[in-house]
Amino acid sequence: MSVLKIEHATVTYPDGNSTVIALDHADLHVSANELHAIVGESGSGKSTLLAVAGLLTVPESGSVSLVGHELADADDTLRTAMRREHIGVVFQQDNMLPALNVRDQLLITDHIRGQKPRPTRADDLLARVGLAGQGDRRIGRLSGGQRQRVAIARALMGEPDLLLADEPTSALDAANSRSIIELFREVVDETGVACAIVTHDRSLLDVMDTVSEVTDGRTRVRATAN
Ligand SMILES: Nc1ncnc2c1ncn2[C@@H]1O[C@H](COP(=O)(O)OP(=O)(O)OP(=O)(O)O)[C@@H](O)[C@H]1O
Repeated sequence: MSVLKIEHATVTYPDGNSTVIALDHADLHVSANELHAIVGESGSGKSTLLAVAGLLTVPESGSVSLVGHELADADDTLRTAMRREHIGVVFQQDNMLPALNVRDQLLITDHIRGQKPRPTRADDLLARVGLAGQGDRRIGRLSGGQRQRVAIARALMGEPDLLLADEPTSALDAANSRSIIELFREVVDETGVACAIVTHDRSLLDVMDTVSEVTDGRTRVRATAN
């Protein structure tokens, strides 16, 4: 069953006197245990598709369902609640808070959810992403690759059903990019999370289960990467 099912989603933006069609009846299905790449030229609609998946942008037409809940007509409150409960996000820039140490970057998500902080879970996740024993370090001392590992651990704090990532390797060299994508692969295989990653790096597609190509706001699925 699809964790995320976007069907026929259309999103337009006003552009002076005309309208830009960012998504044109786009589809995206992502199942549990699936690592799904979203690729396409600059301006093709990838980020808009991810914003629809993350319940940040509401399509003008089409449907969006997450873990079986149809959300096309959901209000802001329900979308925010669904996002907090079910979705983890890894951004292009890692969005870390410079004043906090590595562990606190994860614990802040507990605060945001109104939960008691879970330092043991945070440390376990840090160990899982290859940062065992580094919870007390200042975030600014970490390399770009290490910071993205923290961002992945942070996105997993809430045990999401859906993990979304927008160009998570764009600031990394080739070796670090591959090891980050391989970490996503391991996380998907171990936790069963459904994961969609926007990437422009086609050399990483061999790690993916499915590739959706976005062209002028339309999507086309390649069943497997190779
Ligand atoms: N807020 C906005 N206002 C107006 N037009 C927008 C807005 N956001 C996106 N667009 C337009 O919608 C289209 C799709 O943009 P989108 O950012 O989704 O593409 P993308 O594939 O993610 O591009 P890139 O790879 O360069 O990040 C583009 O033509 C873009 O200019």
